[in-house]
Formats: sequence, C-alpha cells, structure tokens
Amino acid sequence: MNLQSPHLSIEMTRDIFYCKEALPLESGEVLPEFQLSFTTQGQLNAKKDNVIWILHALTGDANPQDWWAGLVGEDKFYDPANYFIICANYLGSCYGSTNPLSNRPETGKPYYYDFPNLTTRDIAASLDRLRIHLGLEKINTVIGGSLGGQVALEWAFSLENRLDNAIIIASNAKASPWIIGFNETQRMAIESDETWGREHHAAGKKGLETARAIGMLSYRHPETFIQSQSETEEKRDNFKISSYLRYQGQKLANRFNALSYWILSKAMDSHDLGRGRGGTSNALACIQCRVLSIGVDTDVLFTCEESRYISRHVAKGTYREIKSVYGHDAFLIEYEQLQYILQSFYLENNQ
Ligand SMILES: CC(=O)SCCNC(=O)CCNC(=O)[C@H](O)C(C)(C)COP(=O)(O)OP(=O)(O)OC[C@H]1O[C@@H](n2cnc3c(N)ncnc32)[C@H](O)[C@@H]1OP(=O)(O)O
Ligand SMILES: N[C@@H](CCO)C(=O)O
Repeated sequence: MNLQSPHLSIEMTRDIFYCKEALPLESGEVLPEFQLSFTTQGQLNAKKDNVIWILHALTGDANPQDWWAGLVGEDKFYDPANYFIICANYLGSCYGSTNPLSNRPETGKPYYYDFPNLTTRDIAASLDRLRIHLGLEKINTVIGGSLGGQVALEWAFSLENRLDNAIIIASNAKASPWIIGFNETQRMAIESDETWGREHHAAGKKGLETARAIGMLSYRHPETFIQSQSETEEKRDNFKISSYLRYQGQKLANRFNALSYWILSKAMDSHDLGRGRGGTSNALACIQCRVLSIGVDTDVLFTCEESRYISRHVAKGTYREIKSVYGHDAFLIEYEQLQYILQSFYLENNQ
C-alpha cells in the first residue's frame, strides 16, 4: 500500500527572472534591465489551461502560501495539485525584485531616490515579460486585492484573449482622491524622518513606522478596533490602540523598506485604467475576460461602489461582497467567504 501523499511531490519553486531587455515606462523613463523574484507551485496541465497568477498587495511578496495561507496551498482552494500557481514580487518592491536599493547598471550604485516612478501599467508590463519568458500563452485567472487588484485589472486589459478570468478584490479602476490623500499623508510621515534623503538602506525607517500606523487606520474599520482595542479599565492615557498602531508600525518597518513603500504607494495613486484609453468606462468595456469584482462592506479605503463600478462596466462582470468587521484588509483575512465566492464564480462559469 502506498501511504505517501501525492502532494508530497508538490514543492514550491523560488526563482529569479532576469530581464536584460529594457522596459519603457509610462513616465517616459526606461529601466535598462530588471529582475523579478517569483514562485511557482504545481504543474502546467496538458491543456495548459490551469495557470493561476496571484498578485500581491502593497507589502506582500512572491509567496502567497505565507500571506494568503487560507486560500493557496495543499488542500486549499487554489491547490497546487490542480493548478499551476505563480506569484511574482513587483518591480519596486524589496522582496527580491529590482527596487530603489538595487544597483543601477550604468553606475553600479543603488538607485535610491533616482528610481523611476512606476505605474500599475508598468508593473503589469514587467509581469507580462515573465509570462512570455515562462512560455505561457494563456492564463486561467489573475487574482489580487488592493494594489494587486489594480495591477490585475491593468494586466487583464493588455492580456486581451490570453486571459479567462480576472478576480479583482477590494480595488478600483482609478485611484480616488481619498486613497491618494491617505498615501500622501504616509509619504509626508516618511519625509519628516531626518534620515530621509540619505543614501542608506534604512533611510526613512522611523517615518515608515508612522506611515504604516496611518495606513492601518485605513485598512481597518472603526468597529474592528471597538472589538479588539477597547479599554476594559477607565484610563486617561496609554490606550491599547496606541500601542497597537506603534507595534504595527515597527513590525512593518522591520520587514519593509521606505523607498519601496514610496514607489509602490505612488504606483497605487497613479493607477488609472482609462488613462490614454478614453476613460475608465471605455477601458473596462474593452476587457475581454470574465471579471469577478469583490467588495468589502466595511472597506473605508476602496469602497464597494468602486468595486461595483468595475463589474458594471466590463462586458462579463459579476459583483460579490464580503461582509466583515475587518474593513479593507478583509481580503487577507476572510478566507471562508472568499472561498465560497470563488467556488460559486467558477461553478457558474462551468470551470
Ligand atoms: C516576508 C513577509 O513578511 S511577507 C509579507 C507578509 N505580509 C503581507 O503580505 C501583507 C499582508 N498582511 C497583512 O497586512 C496582515 O498580516 C493581515 C491583514 C493579514 C493581518 O494583520 P495582523 O497584523 O497580523 O493582525 P492584527 O491587526 O490583528 O494584529 C495582530 C498583531 O498585533 C499585536 N497586537 C494586538 N493588539 C495590540 C496592542 N494593543 N498593542 C500591541 N500589539 C498588539 C498582536 O500581538 C499581533 O502581533 P503579531 O503580529 O506579532 O502576532
Ligand atoms: N495590508 C496590505 C495593504 C492594504 O492592502 C499590505 O500590507 O500589503
């Protein structure tokens, strides 16, 4: 009797894609070369129709089994036994892809503050280079939340009939002034760090702590904190929420880089699927694949209305909603609802 699980053979592969061809950016600047760190799990099937490409949010990395553990992995909804699952760290991010701390090919020294501004369209274009390198002519699904949803939507537009499904969670077709405002206050916090401007890998680290604390307020909902951070004693100072936000700031600053945060938050701000394409409604109408747009009822950053807008304007759109106390970040937490919504979507479309 063979008691060995077939899943034992499913290992995650970590790799680096080196692109030696220049990448022209929307800003007019050109990246002469770049690298992307990426992971794959599972195998491409004979029909080559089981590619699931996962797109991470602002501070995620190429390992969705880590930050989307309830959805990706053995016996999870996206099980490598059935799918060929790919996730790449974005250009600009500090988890193994070309970012402001990478050496500039022309000088051999880090870019630091000269790293070019990126847009979600540029990030999608860099991912497409990786797709071509891997020889994938067809993608079954691109799926991502927040910044990941913005990049997924851009990529869905340019992939045309090479993509079957785009799943866009807690995201939008164009950054709202509200989102840009939140990101601007976070960049102001980074700028006010006296180390910002220095050519050092830790420049802006203290400012990044404050930036994350501000960001956390927008990633949650007042009710989240009523439930988790309310005081049980009468107090005049040293509130739980204060230590929570300080802790979250330190936790992020210890694992992420302020220059990358700056670049990726700017990419989020400049996101506009309709730029140069006659506006968002025209651009959405050109997307050929099925689009499942998922909102979170308590998301105060990317509103449900922005998610509904996507499904209303694409040719083959579906809207679903997660009910949660967690606000925007519910897409990283509410696995049961996500799984139910995804399962229904694929079943409704006979997949
Ligand atoms: C290499 C890498 O790390 S890859 C990147 C992984 N991360 C990502 O991809 C980003 C996406 N993930 C996230 O944004 C988050 O992890 C989420 C949304 C999924 C969950 O957020 P969390 O911070 O884990 O949850 P939550 O808001 O409940 O905070 C819990 C933490 O706050 C701490 N905490 C809670 N209340 C307080 C308080 N009053 N004072 C101080 N600390 C507190 C808890 O002890 C816990 O600490 P821990 O993270 O060290 O275990
Ligand atoms: N919590 C997310 C940002 C909001 O989508 C992240 O850290 O990537």
